[in-house]
Amino acid sequence: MNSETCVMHSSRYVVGLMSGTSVDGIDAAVVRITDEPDGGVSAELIGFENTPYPAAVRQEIFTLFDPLQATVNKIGSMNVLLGELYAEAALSVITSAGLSPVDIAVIGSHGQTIYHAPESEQLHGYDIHYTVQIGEGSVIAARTGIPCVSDFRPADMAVGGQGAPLVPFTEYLLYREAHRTLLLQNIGGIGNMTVIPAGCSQEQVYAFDTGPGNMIIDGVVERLYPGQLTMDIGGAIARQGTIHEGLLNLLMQEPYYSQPLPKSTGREHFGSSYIDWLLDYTKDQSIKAEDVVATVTKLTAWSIGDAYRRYVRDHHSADALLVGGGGSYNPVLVEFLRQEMEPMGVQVMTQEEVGYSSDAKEAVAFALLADHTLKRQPNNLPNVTGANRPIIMGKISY
Ligand SMILES: Nc1ncnc2c1ncn2[C@@H]1O[C@H](COP(=O)(O)OP(=O)(O)OP(=O)(O)O)[C@@H](O)[C@H]1O
Ligand SMILES: CC(=O)N[C@H]1[C@@H]2OC[C@@H](O2)[C@@H](O)[C@@H]1O[C@H](C)C(=O)O
Repeated sequence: MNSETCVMHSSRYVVGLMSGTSVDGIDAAVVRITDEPDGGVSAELIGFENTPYPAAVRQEIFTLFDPLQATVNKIGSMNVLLGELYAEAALSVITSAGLSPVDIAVIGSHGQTIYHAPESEQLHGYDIHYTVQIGEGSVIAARTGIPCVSDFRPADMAVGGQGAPLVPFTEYLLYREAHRTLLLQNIGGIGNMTVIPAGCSQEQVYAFDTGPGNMIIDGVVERLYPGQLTMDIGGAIARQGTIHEGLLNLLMQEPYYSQPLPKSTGREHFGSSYIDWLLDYTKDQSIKAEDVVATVTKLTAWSIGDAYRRYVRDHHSADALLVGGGGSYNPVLVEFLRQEMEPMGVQVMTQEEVGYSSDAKEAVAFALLADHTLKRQPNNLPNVTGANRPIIMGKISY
């Protein structure tokens, strides 16, 4: 192989598509992935677009979170519709990056989670764990002409894992440092933390869902300001409120926070029934809307500090916590997080403050995961998901 072919083979463009638990839309990233001499890879963000779901589609996705409404025909048709929307998002970001589909080696698509059941259920004598992400990979491949890797999580579950979180594998590749222990905190719908000890090996990384990210904040805001708001933009409501200690103490009793690792959670836990229960209580106690929003914002920051104290601090004293995900755009939440972490000696910074894009991070992760799938390299972290072995995740549609 001459040196020119060598260079060509060491670098490729990959598209990553992510739709998170907030159901806000489709994040699409074009990434140049380069093999590094030390056997690792680097990733450069070439293009990024966020396409909000059309309001009616978003509403229909929410109906699929309720098992009684999620009939098989609705799931089947939404699976194909989302495949179409993901293909359009991929083609759009490729064009805006100045590339064409033939330049792209593979698309990695997370899909839309509609159900996540990592705990074991017994069915006809078998141990069943399952998770459902929709957005048909075959449709994405057919519309774009690019191979698509989709449906990553079931492979990890098939070997005993929780099928989540998957992003930590890529955080190890991209963020590890020789001398600093880093916490990477994503605040999406759900909050999740990755611990990357200074100079660690892949086996020493661990991660887990800390609990709700923006899910409770969004949930109460949507109900308290119907038709007006779906999120507390810039933390404007929380800023006007006062923390209600009684409510905060009650919410802190939620058993998920003290559940042992590995653990992951979702809308099944902190979704609409949880919001119903919470708002019934605040109504009974006549707690003002802005105080409810301030209190659940504080709870979210507390749950992250609590997770650090409970599962991390005794093993690894962290130097910094890098916050990503939509929650990093809520300055009140970030300020509460600083109040939690900085007295413990952990500096809090956003992904933007360290030169990365918060918005693109998970889409970049699915580009890297798909790249590993095509290379037939394992891409789960058993330590993180609880799987009993490394496995190659993802289903390939050519
Ligand atoms: N300007 C803003 N002000 C306040 N909150 C914001 C702002 N922008 C985004 N958010 C919050 O971030 C959420 C979206 O976050 P993100 O896109 O990271 O979630 P996700 O990827 O869907 O979730 P997950 O990572 O759990 O799958 C919104 O629902 C909102 O709560
Ligand atoms: C089942 C599912 O979609 N889980 C999400 C969710 O959103 C955040 C957290 O809960 C994490 O476990 C996961 O997503 C990210 C992308 C992950 O797997 O790392």
